[in-house]
Amino acid sequence: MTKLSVNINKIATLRNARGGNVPDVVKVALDCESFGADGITVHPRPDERHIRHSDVYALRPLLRTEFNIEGYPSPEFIDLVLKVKPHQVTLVPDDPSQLTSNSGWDTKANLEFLTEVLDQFNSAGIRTSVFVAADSEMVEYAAKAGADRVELYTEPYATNYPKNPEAAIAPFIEAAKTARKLGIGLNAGHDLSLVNLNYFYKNIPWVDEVSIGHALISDALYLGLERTIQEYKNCLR
Ligand SMILES: CC(=O)[C@@H](O)[C@H](O)COP(=O)(O)O
Ligand SMILES: NCC(=O)COP(=O)(O)O
Repeated sequence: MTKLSVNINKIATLRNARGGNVPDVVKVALDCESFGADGITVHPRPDERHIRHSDVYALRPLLRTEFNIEGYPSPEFIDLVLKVKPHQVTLVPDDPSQLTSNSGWDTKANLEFLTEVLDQFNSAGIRTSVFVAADSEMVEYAAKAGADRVELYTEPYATNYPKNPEAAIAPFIEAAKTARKLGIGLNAGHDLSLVNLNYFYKNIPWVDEVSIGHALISDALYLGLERTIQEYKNCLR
């Protein structure tokens, strides 16, 4: 079964626009779980422009499904994750000023750094995932660094899918096969949507988890959150 982890960054963006607590990020996360989400993802960025450290602490004891925290492993991020102990941490190579994630790690060039960071999380019993492009060599070096899983950065797939689905998915199938051969888990995310998710799943049914935020929250404006989550779950069948 492929799990759907709902990324709630955009809920926090909306809340922060007015300074109060509307919408309530914790309530939305719990409702996502009630509506069928298998997990909740957050990506606390250094400027706290959406998810704040206080949100991460508030969510942890209340969530009933898998909690995934994504981010660049700065000392502050590492400290947060080790204190909160989510089910999974996903390392993303974003610099602080970045608008959104736009690449995976160069796991070969960063092998030593990633090995040291992953070791801390692995020792704390937190499942680890490393955000990588659909490139078998990057998957191999993520495994060498000690990652339990890789998360394939799917923005190029999402961009190319409307023009040529077969060509768009091809490098992802290769990278996914490499992960399977190495015996590590497989996640995927970024710009997955109701348009492109089912084709991704049908071609790579062994994907363990997809994390989806931007498109899912946008769809919820039209369909409502409950129906939207059900529609995304239907794409994973
Ligand atoms: C790693 C990844 O692809 C997502 O976390 C994505 O970057 C969402 O972050 P924003 O919501 O800040 O764009
Ligand atoms: N890891 C990807 C994620 O959490 C959500 O990315 P997006 O759906 O907001 O592009």
